[in-house]
Amino acid sequence: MPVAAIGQLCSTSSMTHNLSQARSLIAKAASAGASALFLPEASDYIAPNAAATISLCKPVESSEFVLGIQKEAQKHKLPINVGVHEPTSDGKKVKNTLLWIDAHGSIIHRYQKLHLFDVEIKDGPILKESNSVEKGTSILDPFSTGVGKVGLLICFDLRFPEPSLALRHRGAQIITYPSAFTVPTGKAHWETLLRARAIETQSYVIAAAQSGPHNEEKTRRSYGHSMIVDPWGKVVAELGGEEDENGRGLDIGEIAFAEIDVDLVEKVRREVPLLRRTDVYPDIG
Ligand SMILES: O=C(O)CNC(=O)[C@H](CS)NC(=O)CCC(=O)C(=O)O
Repeated sequence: MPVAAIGQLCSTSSMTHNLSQARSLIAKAASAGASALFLPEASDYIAPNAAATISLCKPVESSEFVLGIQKEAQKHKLPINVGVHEPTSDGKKVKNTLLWIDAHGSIIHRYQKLHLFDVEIKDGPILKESNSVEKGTSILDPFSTGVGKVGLLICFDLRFPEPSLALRHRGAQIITYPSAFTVPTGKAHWETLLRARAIETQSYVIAAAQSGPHNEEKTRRSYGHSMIVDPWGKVVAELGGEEDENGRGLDIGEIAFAEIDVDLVEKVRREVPLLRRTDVYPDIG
């Protein structure tokens, strides 16, 4: 059975640093025999504010980070799913993009995050992703990989069941949610949402996550807890999260694995058919 790997990291505003973290995760996944490695949202960098997010952004063709990942994918013959930023055509904002890089190191699929995280939580995070990010306008048809048919979504997209159901309807067996969840929302919702998406789409959910503080001032920190959930809703791979006694994110630089059993996907779908009553609720059909 093919094995999927998830890698946990803590991106800063240094692409060089982030590439070196990613390279070590790639080497670990390759030597463990994984058929694909899934890395978090915004693996290329996490900047302290919107202006820095925009100014750090490079087209993939000249991004030190993306070029470096492509080279490693080719070297290890390992397909890699990785979240990065790309400039918009007018250069005023960025796209929150998820790349599928194949075993030759070529970018063969790209998805642009649909839903942007604009929140103001009392005594919690205030984040306005739309200040720097342009929202996507479409989902990609699921595509075949060595681990199964993959449908791409990103982070905050997790809160919306509709695109995952659409991907399932179009044949996905695996749905990805590379993320940089905040700590309070992660504590409250992360595992529940991932398991819900897996159960209701009867698919594997693969969610690699950022972990720990992204800058020295600790103005941005992520929840961690990268996870793979099977189509029955069972957590089959998991890394730790939040911070250790030295204020470092947990399990940074670690990978976790799960076998991806597409027969289990078919079995769960056969045993518990989810026949939608779209005659009754066509607006969600
Ligand atoms: O800023 C970047 O460069 C990378 N992007 C992110 O970290 C994004 C937008 S701020 N984070 C989320 O969507 C968290 C969602 C979340 O935490 C929730 O839904 O509860």
